[in-house]
Amino acid sequence: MKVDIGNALASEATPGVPEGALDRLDRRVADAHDTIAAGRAASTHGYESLNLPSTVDPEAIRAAVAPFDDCDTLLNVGIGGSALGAATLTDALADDVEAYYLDNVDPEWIEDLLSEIDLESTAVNVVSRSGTTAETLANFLVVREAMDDAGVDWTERTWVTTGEAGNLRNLADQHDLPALDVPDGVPGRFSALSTVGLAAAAFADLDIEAVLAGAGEVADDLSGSLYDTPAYAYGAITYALDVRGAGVNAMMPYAESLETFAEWYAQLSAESLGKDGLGQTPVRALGATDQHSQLQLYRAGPHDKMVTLVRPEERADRAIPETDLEGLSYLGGSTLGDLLDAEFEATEASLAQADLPNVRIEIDEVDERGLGELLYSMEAATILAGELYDVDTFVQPAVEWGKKAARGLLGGGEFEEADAVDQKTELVVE
Ligand SMILES: O=P(O)(O)OC[C@H]1O[C@H](O)[C@H](O)[C@@H](O)[C@@H]1O
Repeated sequence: MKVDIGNALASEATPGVPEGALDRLDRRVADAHDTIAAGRAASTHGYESLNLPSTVDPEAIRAAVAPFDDCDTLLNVGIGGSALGAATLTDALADDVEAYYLDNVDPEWIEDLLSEIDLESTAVNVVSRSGTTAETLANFLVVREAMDDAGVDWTERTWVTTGEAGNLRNLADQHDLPALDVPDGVPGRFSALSTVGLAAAAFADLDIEAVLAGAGEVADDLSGSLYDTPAYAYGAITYALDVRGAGVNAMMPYAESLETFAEWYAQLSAESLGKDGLGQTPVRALGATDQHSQLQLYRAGPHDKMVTLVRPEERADRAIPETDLEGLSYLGGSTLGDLLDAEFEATEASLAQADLPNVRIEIDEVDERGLGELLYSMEAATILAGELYDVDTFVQPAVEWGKKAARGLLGGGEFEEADAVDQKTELVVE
């Protein structure tokens, strides 16, 4: 993976990072790298995520999904980190199976989905690190009932992916369901390269060893300088731009297959770094589509943002047919890939010309190796940024607050957070 931060320098952009400041920041990167390396060596919570390429057992994952190889549809029942990593992989690469991610409890959507798919040929992966997430457990109860109603034995069609203890673990034990362990020390949003992300990928026949190999190459190359480590260059530049006023980071892959990646990155960044009044606001965008909607704001709006442009260097292509239509002949003879690349470079130049900081990330290809490399790099970048901000990257107390409030409202226990709902100030206009 290559990261080009040239358009984020103060000579090119406002806000931008002076080269001298980057050199000084590099000394902090060296210290942060030492902290990260020590955390990995001691398998400390969170840092352990960066050890996954060598600790995860792909064989065990394959064995767990093997009983479901007569199914062509997957319902992944999980939310947040228990959905987005797997969805990034299967949305990008799965050809032969349909994978649906039940990561919301919108009843109309769930109802429609369950009535549309053939439950006879569907496997269900219930994923929850904690085993207590209300949305996931509620959705699973609904899926289970739908399977019963369709005359399908759900115990034959379900595996769970969860921590050592909790409701979901009990359920697996009670019904003798295959169960994959969520590894210790790996927070949900850092679990894409564990059983949590890879089981769906294995079900979809993706080469999970190649995903891990791509990630492992980055892991082996992490060094104490941002100038040698693309992942750290990205983490450091997002931090350095943020503290200079680029509080928004628009993640804009130029590949339809990477649309979910931007969603995954949004959780990774927001939950990891959004604390103590700090953190960038991640925005999800897609090239070239959003050139025709959001780009106006990026280029001509306030200089409170950076744009991250991501693309594969190689992709399958399709020729644009020749045409004698007046004004369109310039398109004939080139390809959709050429057009997309031209749009990528034009957007990059247009942002640079307007002094809006932007960063280019390139992977070789959107394949298993490339995705392993990209996901791991973004995790390392985020952990590095957490060190630079000096926040606790691996907790999410603000999210937990809302979870408790919702549970309290549903009668799931006494939570003082639920009382805040009654204290809402109203100023209703009808
Ligand atoms: O895997 P689970 O325990 O069900 O958690 C699912 C999600 O729940 C919360 O919203 C956390 O903030 C997320 O980080 C987590 O990914």
